[in-house]
Amino acid sequence: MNAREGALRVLYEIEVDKGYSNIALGKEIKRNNYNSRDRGFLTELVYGVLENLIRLDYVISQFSRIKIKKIDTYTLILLRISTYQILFLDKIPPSAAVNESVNLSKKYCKDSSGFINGVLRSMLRGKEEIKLPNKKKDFIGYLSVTYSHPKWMVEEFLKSFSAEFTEALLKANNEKPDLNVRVNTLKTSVDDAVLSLRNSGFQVEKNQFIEESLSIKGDSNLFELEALKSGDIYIQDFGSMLVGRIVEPKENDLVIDICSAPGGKTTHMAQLMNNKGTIIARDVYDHKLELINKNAKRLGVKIINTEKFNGKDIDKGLLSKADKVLVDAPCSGLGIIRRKPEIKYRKQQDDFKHITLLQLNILKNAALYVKPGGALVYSTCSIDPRENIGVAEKFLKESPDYQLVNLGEDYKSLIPGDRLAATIQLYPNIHKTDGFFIAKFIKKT
Ligand SMILES: C[S@@+](CC[C@H](N)C(=O)[O-])C[C@H]1O[C@@H](n2cnc3c(N)ncnc32)[C@H](O)[C@@H]1O
Repeated sequence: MNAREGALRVLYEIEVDKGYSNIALGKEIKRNNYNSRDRGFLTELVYGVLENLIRLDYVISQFSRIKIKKIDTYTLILLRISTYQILFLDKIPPSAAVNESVNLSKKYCKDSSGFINGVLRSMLRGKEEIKLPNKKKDFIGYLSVTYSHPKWMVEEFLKSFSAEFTEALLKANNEKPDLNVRVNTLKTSVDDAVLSLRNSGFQVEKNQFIEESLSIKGDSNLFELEALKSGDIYIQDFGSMLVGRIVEPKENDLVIDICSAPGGKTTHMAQLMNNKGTIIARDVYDHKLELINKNAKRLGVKIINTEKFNGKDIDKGLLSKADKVLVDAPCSGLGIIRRKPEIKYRKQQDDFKHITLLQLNILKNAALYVKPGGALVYSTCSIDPRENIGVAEKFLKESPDYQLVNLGEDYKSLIPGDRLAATIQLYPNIHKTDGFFIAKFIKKT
């Protein structure tokens, strides 16, 4: 299987079956034995096309006599793959970028070969004349096309952030994220994990704020890595680890994780508890609970009880019982666009009303399980203030028995950047992490 054909199949799955990029790509890499160069090129093509989709379609439409919406899926994806190479990959000879798509079209959409060839050849001839929307006259159109975010999303960001911040954010959303792993200290030490990763060909950097967090670089196949298979490490972003650290679970605590699958934060908390105490890990989907069990087994975590339970319901048996409760709420995911660029094209402007109501509902129910003096943590992987500070403020207003913890003050040794705020908001353009929001509340005694 060559990388371009692999990219076509992965992008087709994402487009038609609404698959997630990381899962579809992981499956393709596992199924076919790519060498390290092809694996790198396949990944580059898949993420490059997804990150730049609006811009690619904008350019294709300038050379196609057929409207984008009318082009069949395989044909359009082949055009996008070639256009990405022509516009963004200097090292690929333009003739290869065109010919490979024309060849693949003979297998996947044979009536389109002439059309693909024609569009791409005229693109090669007219490439220098391609113009983006004018930044001064049409700022929103310019941002939308240049950084491939839908217009409504750009408009929403501009309501919350300055023009300069918004542009930096959109740009950062298209950058390659660092690969971060958590060292599972239930199985190994940080130093041993660093050594083992270096021996496997990775460059490793320790994180100055959270000791179990490592940032790694390299072209070895991570999925084949022994340390990952054996549970010595777990792939997790710094922002996500910060949540577990701020919950601050202790040995023998009873912790309830209301929205816990696939268990990144649950298993981190178990590690912080030295595998002593109990974590009730809930979610609404059976198949997702299975992922938590699998992860816990691999990581050697023994204190997690998974339960299917809807956070919209109230469990009378647990009222005021828990030392710590975590609500890592379902959210728009606008903070993890770097990892899942398809999120940009799947969200709708009117999703936010429904999602913020759900978040508040789950948070208020979760608050009932905390014992006096116990802690409630609310987190999202979003940068939208409505889902974050908006929900936290509404919760506080309606919950006089809770007070907000000043995270900037109490956890400053863990937090990069500006530490003044009571709640934490991480941004990809500022902190070079996923966009995460964290608020912590204490139940008054
Ligand atoms: C952000 S993810 C959680 C990630 C997880 N905490 C981790 O660190 O691996 C949100 C989870 O909430 C779950 N969820 C969605 N609606 C829910 C509800 N009404 N009650 C409980 N869980 C829900 C989703 O299935 C999803 O697994």
